[in-house]
Amino acid sequence: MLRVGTRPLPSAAAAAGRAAATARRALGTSVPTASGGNGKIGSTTSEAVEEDGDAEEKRWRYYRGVPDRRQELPVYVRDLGKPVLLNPLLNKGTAFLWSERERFHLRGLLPSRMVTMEEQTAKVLEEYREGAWDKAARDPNDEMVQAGLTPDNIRKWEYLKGIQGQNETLFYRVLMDNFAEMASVVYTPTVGWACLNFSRMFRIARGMYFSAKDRGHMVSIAYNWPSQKVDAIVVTDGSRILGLGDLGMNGMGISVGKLDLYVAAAGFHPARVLPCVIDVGTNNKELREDKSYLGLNQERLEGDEYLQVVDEFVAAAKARWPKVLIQFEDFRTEYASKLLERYRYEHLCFNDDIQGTAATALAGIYAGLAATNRPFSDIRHLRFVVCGAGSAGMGVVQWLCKAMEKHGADPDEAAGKFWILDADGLITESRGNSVEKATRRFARKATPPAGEGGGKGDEELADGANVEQVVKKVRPEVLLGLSGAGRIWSSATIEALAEGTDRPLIFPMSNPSHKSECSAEDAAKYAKGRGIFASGSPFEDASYDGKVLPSNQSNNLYVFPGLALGAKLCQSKLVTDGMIMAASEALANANTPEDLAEGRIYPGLSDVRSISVRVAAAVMRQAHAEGMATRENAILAIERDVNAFGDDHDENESEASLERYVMNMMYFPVYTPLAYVPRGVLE
Ligand SMILES: NC(=O)C1=CN([C@@H]2O[C@H](COP(=O)(O)OP(=O)(O)OC[C@H]3O[C@@H](n4cnc5c(N)ncnc54)[C@H](O)[C@@H]3O)[C@@H](O)[C@H]2O)C=CC1
Ligand SMILES: CC(=O)C(=O)O
Ligand SMILES: [Mg+2]
Repeated sequence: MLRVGTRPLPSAAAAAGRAAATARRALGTSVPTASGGNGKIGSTTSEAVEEDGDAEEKRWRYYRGVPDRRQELPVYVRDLGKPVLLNPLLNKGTAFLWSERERFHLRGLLPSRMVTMEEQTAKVLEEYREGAWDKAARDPNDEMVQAGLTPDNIRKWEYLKGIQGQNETLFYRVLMDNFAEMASVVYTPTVGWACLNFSRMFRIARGMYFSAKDRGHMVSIAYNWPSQKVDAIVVTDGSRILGLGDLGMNGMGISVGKLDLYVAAAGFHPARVLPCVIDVGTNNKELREDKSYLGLNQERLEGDEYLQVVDEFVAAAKARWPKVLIQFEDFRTEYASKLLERYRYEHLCFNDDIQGTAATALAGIYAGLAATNRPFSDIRHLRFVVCGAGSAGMGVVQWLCKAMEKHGADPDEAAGKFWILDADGLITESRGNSVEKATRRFARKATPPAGEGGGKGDEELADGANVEQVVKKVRPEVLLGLSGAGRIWSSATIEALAEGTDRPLIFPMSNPSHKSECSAEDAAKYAKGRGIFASGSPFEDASYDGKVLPSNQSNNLYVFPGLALGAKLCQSKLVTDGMIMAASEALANANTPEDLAEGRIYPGLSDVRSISVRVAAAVMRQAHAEGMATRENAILAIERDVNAFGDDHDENESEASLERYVMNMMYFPVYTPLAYVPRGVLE
């Protein structure tokens, strides 16, 4: 509630008029800086202000441009936390002083950098006059524009986000009902754009911002979040956002985007999901030098110091919401697996890029086999060339191996089916310990370099051979891209692939669109219409010889919403490999024979919730089978389902089915009646 101060309103109004006049006079003139010297208004750095309470006090006056103490009457505020930010008359956004953030329980609700009103004004004017943040979208030479991102996508993104800021029920209803159309706007590729420009277009704070400056305070900061019930958190440290690299605090955009899908695609309640970013600095120098960047202006913390910050974040989240599920998103490879191993046996969590992507890729390969009338067990006979040995690439490779082993391959036989390339080309044993331990298992035998492509004999490829050389030599059935390197598959590479096999599986999975290893059109053209194509970001269907060739989307969006929902509904203790395998298989089985015959290996997104329902139900059954499920109602539903239907879960519309239970538990965006409850009642 807003209370105007003790003075009678007329004199306050007069004071405001004087203040404005003073501010106008002061603009552009030299005034003493906080440190006592002379400088322009707003020249005081945020850091100095945070360190020095006296400087803060002075600057408070300068940036209002009001040297007269009479103008400093406070506005009396009865609210704390989020309601303060949501009140347009009170909100100062990122200009809230550090001490105000403390007093009003705002820590964690805003990015860590504090800016002056003059800086805010300058940003507003820049956007107003030049539309700086979408200027590149009008630049025909921009990579993202060339890959299909248009000012129209951005307009749509802004429009939808505007609705989300005002009316979440409406936003999620529209998104849910039009998911196939809008996924590319709230999610990849447009969300990549939104992350690149996150600070520049920052308006209304969503989610929580934990920074290295919050060390020692994270638990109390977690209590600044207004909701006592949070079912799921998506957290990033912004270190590898899609294929766009280190975007620091701007990575918050991906946590928001992923959780939009939790609600629209899996029926999580919007009030019970929490996007988070852990800001430990950024190694992106360009970003640090960008005056609009709102994250910590320092290099990333590393090693133990970094791990301690993440530990503290996880501990804080668990302290406030003990049963919360945490999805780790877009952590760079160096720490992604390390963090997963650190937490996965203690907390309900998963890493989307490693586990969600792996489950999605395996489902696509299984469905690709089904599309060519082969059983899933044939996976053990396929050969894979994989570009990208990061957390996503290696997560997929290890998962495919696991599936091969499940179908009878021994571990060495399975590992022998992979040729993995990183930025330096084919990985062979000659790399020694310079590659990660998990990757070494897949290193090919080392041969001395000899001419194009390497030496002789069975292992004819030299270390560093390029993808074209490897494909020509290996003749794989599957080409996977998780490199984030853009169009690295040449026409010759795709032609060679298609010469070696009837229906090559072509999976350029890197995001966003301009980072895809090839386009749908090129895949269709150079594989002469015989390939099955699945990319990380959406492409229009292609055509060859008058025939439509479906562009599938192989993106973890098919798995993470349902996996999280299943784990959460049965309140699983952990997310196990078995549960992720169940998600893969449920997704692979979600295609109709007609779709498969046309080369559609992932189900259409128009009814995305039905996909999440299947995935969630499969995850719950598996969680129960492993003794992981703990929520009694869910366990009863699982047992009722198993007793009624055994292993036959297909097309199960019965009231007794687990799918029906899952569906009934989902949030559905409709307007519900509101009841006024006076303070003190029901508290
Ligand atoms: N479709 C999906 O659902 C998902 C896609 N991804 C995408 O996967 C990509 C990689 O993610 P991370 O593994 O986390 O990144 P990362 O940066 O850790 O790994 C990239 C890997 O690609 C290698 N690489 C770079 N240039 C290459 C080239 N020209 N040829 C072969 N390899 C090359 C690097 O050496 C490194 O091993 C990103 O673009 C990301 O958007 C990630 C998760 C899910
Ligand atoms: C899709 C996704 O999670 C990624 O590209 O990182
Ligand atoms: Mg990701």
